[in-house]
Amino acid sequence: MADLDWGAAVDTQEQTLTSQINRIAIDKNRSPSKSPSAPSQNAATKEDSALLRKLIHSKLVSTKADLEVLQKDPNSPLYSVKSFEALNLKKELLDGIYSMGYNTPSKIQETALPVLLADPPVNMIAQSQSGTGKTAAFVLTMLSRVDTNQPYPQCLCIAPTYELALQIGKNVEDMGKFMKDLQIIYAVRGERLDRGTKLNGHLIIGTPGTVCDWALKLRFFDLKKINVFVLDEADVMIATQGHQDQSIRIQRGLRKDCQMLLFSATYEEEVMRFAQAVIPNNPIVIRLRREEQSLDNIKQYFIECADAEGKFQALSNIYGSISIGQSMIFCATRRTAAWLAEKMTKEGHAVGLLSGDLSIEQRAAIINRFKDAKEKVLITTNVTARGIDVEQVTVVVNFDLPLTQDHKPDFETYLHRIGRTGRFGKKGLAINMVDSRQSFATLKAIEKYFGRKVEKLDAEDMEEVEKIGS
Ligand SMILES: Nc1ncnc2c1ncn2[C@@H]1O[C@H](COP(=O)(O)OP(=O)(O)OP(=O)(O)O)[C@@H](O)[C@H]1O
Repeated sequence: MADLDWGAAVDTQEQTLTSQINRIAIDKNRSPSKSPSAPSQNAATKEDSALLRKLIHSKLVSTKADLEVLQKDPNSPLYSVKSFEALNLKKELLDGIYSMGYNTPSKIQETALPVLLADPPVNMIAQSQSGTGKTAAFVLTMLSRVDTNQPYPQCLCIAPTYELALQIGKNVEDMGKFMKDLQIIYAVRGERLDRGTKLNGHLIIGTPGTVCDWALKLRFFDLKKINVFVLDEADVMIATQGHQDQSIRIQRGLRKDCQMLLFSATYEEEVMRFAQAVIPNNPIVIRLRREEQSLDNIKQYFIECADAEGKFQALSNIYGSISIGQSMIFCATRRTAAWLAEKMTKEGHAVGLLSGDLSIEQRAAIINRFKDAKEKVLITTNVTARGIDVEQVTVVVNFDLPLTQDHKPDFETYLHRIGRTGRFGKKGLAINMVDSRQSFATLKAIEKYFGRKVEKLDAEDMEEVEKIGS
C-alpha cells in the first residue's frame, strides 16, 4: 500500500497521543470529582489498556490451563473447592455472589479462595491473565473478613488509577449489597476531607498517592487496624516509580500479621521482584499460565481488491450476504479506520470506532457498548486494540494485514487478532483484504509461517460468500 510509511507515522503519533491522555472519571455520579493527574507516558498506556481489558470482560475468560503453585507455605496445605458453599461464607455474602450470577468458582478462585479465607491468614501473590476472576477473589476475601460492627477501616485495596479503583469499588458494592451496614470509602484524588477527620467506613479502595497522604500524613485512618491489604494490577503499578515507593511505604505501616495480597495480570521478573518486596512472610505464589492461541478452528480467507474502495465494496457484500455475530475490523491507520466507519455507518451498520485520539472515557464507553452488543462491528487500529481480547467476536477482518514497525509481516499480531485459545474453542472466521503486491506477499508469508492455507474468496460470487458463513 502506498501509505505505509505514513501509516506507521500515524500509529507512532497515536501511541504518543494515547499515552498523554489525562485520567478522566468514568462514572461521575458514582464517586468524587477528580482532577486530572499526569502520570508518566509509559504508564498511561498500560493503565488505559488495563482498564479497557477489565471493562470488556463481562464474563470469565475461559481457560483450560492448569494452575501452578510456585511457592507453598508448608503450614497450610493447599486444596481446591468446586463450590462457593464449601467456603463457609456469611449468608449475605453468598447471596451477593449468586446475585452477580456466579455459580461456581473460576479456575484461579478454586485454589486461591481456600488459602485466602484460611485462618490464620496467609499472604499471597497471584498472577493470571485479565478476566480470570482475580478481582472477585480478593473482593470476596475482604468482605468475608470485614466486621461492619467496627466503625473503622479494616480492609485496604490499592490500584494504579482512579478508574481502576472505581471498577474494584463496583465489584465490592455488587458483592456486598446484602451487607446492610457496609461502608466503602474511595481514597482517590479530588476527594477532600477536613483535617482531623477520622474515617468510620469499613473498606478503603484507593490509589497509592492519596492512600499514602490519608494514612501517613493526614492520619484519617490507622494502618495498624487494617486486617487485609490488597495491591491490585501490580504489573501496571510498577510502571510508575512513585507508585512502587508509595506502595512500600503503605505496606511498612501495616501490622506484621495483616494479610497481604498482590495480584498481577502478567508475570515478568520485574513484577515478581516488586511482589516479593511488598509481600513478606513467605507468601504463597500461584500462577495460571495464559493458554497458547492457535489457528485451529479458524477458517481463513483472503479477498483480492483493487484499492481501499474495493475492499469496502467486498466487505459490504459479505456483511450483506452472511449473518455475522460480532466482528472486529483492523485497519493500519486511524484515518482508514475513521473513513471505513463512516462508510459502513452510511450503509446502515451499527459500528463502533475505537481510536487512539479518543479520551479513555470515550474509549471505555465504546468498549461497553460493544460488550453489550449495541454495536455489532468494532473498527479499530492495532495500537488501540492491543492486548484487548474480545471473546465474543466470531469474525475478524484484517482490512490491512498487520505489519511490524519495519514493515515486515507481524505474525504475532496476526495470531493475536484471529487466534483462539483451547483446541476445542469456539469456531472463528478470518477475512484478509489484499490490494497490492506487497500485501499479497505479506499474506503468503503468514500462510507459510503458520503452515495453514488461506483460501481465496471471490466477494462478488454470492454463492461462495454464503458458503463461508455456514
Ligand atoms: N466465579 C465466577 N463465575 C462467573 N463469573 C465470574 C466469576 N468470577 C468472576 N466473574 C466475572 O468474570 C469477569 C472477570 O472477572 P474479574 O474482573 O474478577 O477478573 P480479573 O482477573 O480480576 O481481571 P483483571 O485482571 O482485568 O482485573 C467479571 O465480569 C466477573 O464479574
